[in-house]
Amino acid sequence: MTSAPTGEPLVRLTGVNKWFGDLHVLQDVDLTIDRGEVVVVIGPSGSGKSTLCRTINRLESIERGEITIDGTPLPAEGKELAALRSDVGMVFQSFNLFAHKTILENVMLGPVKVRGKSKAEAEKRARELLDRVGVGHQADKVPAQLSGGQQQRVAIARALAMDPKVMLFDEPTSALDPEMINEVLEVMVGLAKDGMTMVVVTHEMGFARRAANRVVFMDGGRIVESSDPETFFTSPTSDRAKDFLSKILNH
Ligand SMILES: Nc1ncnc2c1ncn2[C@@H]1O[C@H](COP(=O)(O)OP(=O)(O)OP(=O)(O)O)[C@@H](O)[C@H]1O
Repeated sequence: MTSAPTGEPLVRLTGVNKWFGDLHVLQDVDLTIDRGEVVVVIGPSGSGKSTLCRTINRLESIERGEITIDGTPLPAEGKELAALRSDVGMVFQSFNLFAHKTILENVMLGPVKVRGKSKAEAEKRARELLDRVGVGHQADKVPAQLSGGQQQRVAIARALAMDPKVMLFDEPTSALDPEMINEVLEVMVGLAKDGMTMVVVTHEMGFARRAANRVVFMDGGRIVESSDPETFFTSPTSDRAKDFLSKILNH
């Protein structure tokens, strides 16, 4: 278990609805994430987990409902959105690093361009973060020279360099070879222990047990259960969650 959340709401989704054409992919989603809380989102394929994660920084728009971060509603577009978005760090399955820039440049870019930090300040912080995620010695390489696990750790450092209020992880280990999964999860567990507010979409149930304050189970675009990991894994209440767990835990 990680450090205790504060009980102060940081991210709040109220009555969120989203459609892709006729597909009602998020249905009346209400979710409050407290400062310092680690929420792991699990559920069957296509249940809307990624979409939920992506709506939190408006990578996906919503048709109905409201999302606030630190009490401020997420605007639909423009400079205000860019500012709010930089408070939300996002780590994707596919790393999304700039291929022709060095690791160090990848991590410095956002703080210099978006946060207006000096290059010296950004470099100092970038080096600290790269050391923290265990790739400081690779700073002058380009992404293709690193393993997938190392690239994902750089992606985490890059997001942290923006000093986000909350970090979103959308299946951060799904594209990795099995032997690299743990090195990324360890970095995430460390962040959780340090009190970072995190929303993590993952199929890694071990991470959920170790690091989550709360597990949110989605099915068919709805939040079906929301409880602490111990309760969720030992006594899920819905048939859908029981069915899901029996399938994945038998593998
Ligand atoms: N850009 C899009 N356009 C149309 N449909 C989409 C789009 N993105 C997702 N969908 C559909 O919305 C539904 C929910 O997708 P989402 O990726 O959020 O599910 P998920 O729970 O994260 O699934 P998985 O575990 O497979 O990643 C799926 O049926 C998916 O095919």
